[in-house]
Amino acid sequence: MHERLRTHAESIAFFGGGAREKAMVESRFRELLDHSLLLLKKKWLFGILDDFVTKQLPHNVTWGLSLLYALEHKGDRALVSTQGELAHALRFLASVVSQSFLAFGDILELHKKFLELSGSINRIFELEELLDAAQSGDFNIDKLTESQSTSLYAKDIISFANVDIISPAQKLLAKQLTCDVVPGKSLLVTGPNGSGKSSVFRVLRGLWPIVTGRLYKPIHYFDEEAGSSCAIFYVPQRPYTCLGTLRDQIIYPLSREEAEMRELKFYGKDAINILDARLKTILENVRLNYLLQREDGGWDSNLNWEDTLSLGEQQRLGMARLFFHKPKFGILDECTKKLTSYLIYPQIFPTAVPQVSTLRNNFIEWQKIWRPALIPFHALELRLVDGEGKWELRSIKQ
Ligand SMILES: Nc1ncnc2c1ncn2[C@@H]1O[C@H](COP(=O)(O)OP(=O)(O)OP(=O)(O)O)[C@@H](O)[C@H]1O
Repeated sequence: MHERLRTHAESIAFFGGGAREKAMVESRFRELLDHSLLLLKKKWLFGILDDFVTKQLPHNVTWGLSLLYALEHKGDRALVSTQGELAHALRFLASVVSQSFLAFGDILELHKKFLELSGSINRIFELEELLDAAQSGDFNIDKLTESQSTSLYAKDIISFANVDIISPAQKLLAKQLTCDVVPGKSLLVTGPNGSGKSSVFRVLRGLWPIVTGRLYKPIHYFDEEAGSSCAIFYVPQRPYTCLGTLRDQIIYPLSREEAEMRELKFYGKDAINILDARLKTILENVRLNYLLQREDGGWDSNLNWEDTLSLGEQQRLGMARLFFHKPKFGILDECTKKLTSYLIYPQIFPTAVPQVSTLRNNFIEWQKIWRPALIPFHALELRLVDGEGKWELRSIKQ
């Protein structure tokens, strides 16, 4: 699970799925811990039995046999005592030699165990050191963000004011970027590969610190009418499917309980029954409703979705997530690239597009391939010219 997490770290960070992933990892870890405890208990019982059978029992049997022998030959004392003493002496010698070897073997075994244990302890110390370093690193970034630049709260706008977009390798991708995204005026970000489109997105999400300038964005949002409490929802370039059921894929990063609580808050006590019905409508909107019939178990089918679904299907799931969370601002990082339809918006999201205006949602779309079909859905184009800091902003005439 940690490896999977590392591979998808950026997508998870964009979705804000950290807490959900942590809960999933911890629940799996608890299962592993319970299993290990059971295994240890069984091993312990087996060890006692094993020790008794292999170490104690042979001695007891030998003693028993010697006793029987002595009892049977008690008449002929002189003969028996010589034979008996000889047998006793031989058995004693054999026992001393074998015990000495066994003890020596035990020392070697202990030494091996000690080496294994010290290796594990070393690794735990290394992990602790790394965690400490990572925490102090985070702290530095926080301080940098606080002192040198600011991400400020704004109610109805995403606004970059003279923000330098700089990569961790200190490459300036956009110099003093200044642009506003307001409700009803969607922004299309274009530019060649590597020009920094996703990086604008990383700065907006807070994954990269703002070194200069100011960024205004809504943080808290609650719209009872629209049934939404999500200010900005990011759909990253690389599709991400979490471990869990089909339902979990759409409500991610919420858990089922959290999604039901959310429905309860917005739609009253019948909400729990209508959660699946609402999810079904969303699945129909993104043309994935066949998954419900195809997979045994429907909403509760638990598959490895990353391997089962095509990339295009995974991107559609990303869009389904967006529709479920109904954010005030939707940020789509080329997440419709793999979709087959040319006129993707009207064909795939027939009900969603009108919602864009009624819910006052805004889609900021990052596109490297110029798609004329997307123009009608955007009011502004931000073009990152060369990935060297130059950018242009122009309005798109409908
Ligand atoms: N974590 C990182 N560390 C250092 N440099 C990075 C990092 N992530 C991206 N970059 C660099 O920043 C530049 C901009 O990357 P970005 O992902 O924003 O490009 P893009 O315009 O979205 O590209 P594409 O159209 O191919 O998706 C690239 O040169 C990339 O190599």
